[in-house]
Amino acid sequence: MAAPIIEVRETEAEVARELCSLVAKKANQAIEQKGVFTVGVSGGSLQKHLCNGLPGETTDWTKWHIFFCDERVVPFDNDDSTYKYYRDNLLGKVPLPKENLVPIDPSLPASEAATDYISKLRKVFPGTELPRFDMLLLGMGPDGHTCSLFPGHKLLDVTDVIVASITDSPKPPPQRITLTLPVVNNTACAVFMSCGESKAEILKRVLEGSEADPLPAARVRPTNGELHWFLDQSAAKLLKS
Ligand SMILES: O=C1O[C@H](COP(=O)(O)O)[C@@H](O)[C@H](O)[C@H]1O
Repeated sequence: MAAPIIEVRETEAEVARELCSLVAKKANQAIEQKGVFTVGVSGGSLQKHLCNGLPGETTDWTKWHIFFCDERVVPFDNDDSTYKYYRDNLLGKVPLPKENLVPIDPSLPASEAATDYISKLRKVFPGTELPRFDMLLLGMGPDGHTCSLFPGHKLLDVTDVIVASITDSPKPPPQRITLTLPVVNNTACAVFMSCGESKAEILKRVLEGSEADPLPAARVRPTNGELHWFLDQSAAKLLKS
């Protein structure tokens, strides 16, 4: 398990530029090595930085397969839909084939949407092994949640499925699906972006704490991959170094 690589920049805009440049670098390496790039994206504050910054990078978009690390089970015309954001703000800007941005089926109940998403993932990750994403792009909420894995929630212990559903998310909307921790920790490269003063205290707990019951974001430790944290000065201000 590699130690986290922590990058601190003065402003959120600089953090976003660095992040997008790393994503493009990893994408191009994966495409060169095996012809495809598999990436999971998150919603929340991260989405606008990816959609603004990635179109400026040089890469072969036709080789990208973009999944959602988590998704809210709401219709595609609802502003809570993460798919809606990427569809409206990325698809038209880059030559990514529409079918390579893989949405959930929001017409299904959450548990069925999770099962359906597993079958969509299995088209790109066939077989029964844990999927190994080239990269997972993650956010962290002020409570330390990541994906839709919330502190103290039983979903943190799920190991028998690769995508799970939640119907009591403490952060609305309540119905969601999420990659489970074994999949998150099987990625070749997990990357968090966390900016702003509101994240400073939780970040200290996640990166420097030694809690018996670690917060969800602290449980992201790829077993055979890299872990990056991209922070701005405000978020990093309580860290020791
Ligand atoms: O609800 C969610 O929150 C997290 C964190 O969002 P942020 O706005 O605090 O950065 C996000 O990573 C996740 O995808 C989303 O569903």
